[in-house]
Amino acid sequence: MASGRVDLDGNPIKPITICMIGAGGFIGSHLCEKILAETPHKVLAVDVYSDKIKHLLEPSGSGSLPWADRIQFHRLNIKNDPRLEGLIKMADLIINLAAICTPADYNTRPLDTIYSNFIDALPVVKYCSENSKRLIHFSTCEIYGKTIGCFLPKDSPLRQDPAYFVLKEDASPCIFGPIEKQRWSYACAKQLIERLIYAEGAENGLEFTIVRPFNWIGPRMDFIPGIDGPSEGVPRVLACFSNNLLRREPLKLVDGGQSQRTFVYIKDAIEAVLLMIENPARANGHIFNVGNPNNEVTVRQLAEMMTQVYSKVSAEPPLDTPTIDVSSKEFYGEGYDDSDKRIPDMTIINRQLGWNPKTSLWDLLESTLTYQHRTYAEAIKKAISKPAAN
Ligand SMILES: NC(=O)c1ccc[n+]([C@@H]2O[C@H](COP(=O)([O-])OP(=O)(O)OC[C@H]3O[C@@H](n4cnc5c(N)ncnc54)[C@H](O)[C@@H]3O)[C@@H](O)[C@H]2O)c1
Ligand SMILES: O=C(O)[C@H]1O[C@H](OP(=O)(O)OP(=O)(O)OC[C@H]2O[C@@H](n3ccc(=O)[nH]c3=O)[C@H](O)[C@@H]2O)[C@H](O)[C@@H](O)[C@@H]1O
Repeated sequence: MASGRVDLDGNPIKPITICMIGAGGFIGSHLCEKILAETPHKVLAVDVYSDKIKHLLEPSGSGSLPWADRIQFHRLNIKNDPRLEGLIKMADLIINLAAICTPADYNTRPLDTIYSNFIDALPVVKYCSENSKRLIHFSTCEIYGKTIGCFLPKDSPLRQDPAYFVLKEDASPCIFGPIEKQRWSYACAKQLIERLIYAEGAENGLEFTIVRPFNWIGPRMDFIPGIDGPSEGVPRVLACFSNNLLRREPLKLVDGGQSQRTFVYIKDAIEAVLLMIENPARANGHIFNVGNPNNEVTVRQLAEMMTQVYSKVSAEPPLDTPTIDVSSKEFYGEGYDDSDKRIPDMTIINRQLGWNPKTSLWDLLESTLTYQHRTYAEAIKKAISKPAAN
């Protein structure tokens, strides 16, 4: 099927076995889909959950899936399972996605956040280094923290100068708030594991690539509270706003929705990861920003655009009051803080892999909200009508 695949330098690509840890999550599910549909590679999928990749593991009707012999699911918790080392030994490449990565957890479950993002990743790095296995590790754009520009006076013209806000892998500092702002527990743990991986590369020759995703969004991201996740749970912004739209509730703008983000479509971002997988000579030893600098909005603008797009895909008029303001303390609790602005510099990924994002924010929201409406609208209607029926 995939015969004739060549890398960016024209060399044939050999089929490999990939141990993907966290394969059952949002990014993992899209990456598994892509690898199985478009490449000859095998996937050893490791996770505690498999719901998001069920369609890749079990045929919906009779007959078998075309990639049935190229994916195996291993249900295990990497915290405490001796099978992990064996799986790493069986693979040519290890991709580590496993993490707690929802901001609502960083200040309310800081210990779990630090353990998940640092301590639990340690054995993965160690086994890769000891067994000379290549590692692609998922870090985060949160590693940059706040921009230098946000510390300048509000009216300073330097705030408009990209040198004060564009985030560069090899030049920007990591600027976190004080320890009592436990929001930064995640970024700090991710930073330390990046430094450890980098040091393993420098001192012990570990072949690694570090990925810093900038707000990848799309279908299957997180959960809709009360439908496929806890009713009190707080997922990331795409799922929070989708949930509000599906339930015809105003979208909640934390601290006025002034923070800025750049959103990239998951399918664009997955193309970048596949280039890393298949071009080790160009990807090893590098840290890559993966985002879409052209898709910048404030959270308020995101809310307005999602409201418009959802009205189009659901054919329901928007609410008279589509948004409400809420304080971060009320929404996330004590210890929350925020990144002000996140624009990725794309020089390194462009130079090494020739990758560029393609999808506009409007288009990616249209396909994602079409999916959300199709997947959840009926279930939400039922959930809402239940108490009245009882
Ligand atoms: N989605 C984004 O835009 C984004 C942005 C920045 C960084 N990241 C990073 O990318 C990675 C994947 O993110 P995602 O959005 O797919 O998150 P996700 O929560 O959907 O996926 C993570 C998966 O890891 C699994 N996992 C967690 N701990 C585990 C353990 N101890 N043992 C086995 N499995 C475990 C979870 O069950 C989950 O399926 C994370 O490391 C995250 O920090 C994602
Ligand atoms: O996706 C990323 O690149 C990284 O950033 C995210 O952090 P953040 O962007 O702050 O998380 P979101 O939950 O997506 O929130 C985005 C913004 O929307 C705001 N928000 C969120 C939810 C909501 O209902 N209303 C609202 O105004 C938040 O306060 C924040 O300013 C998460 O930390 C990680 O998944 C990841 O590492």
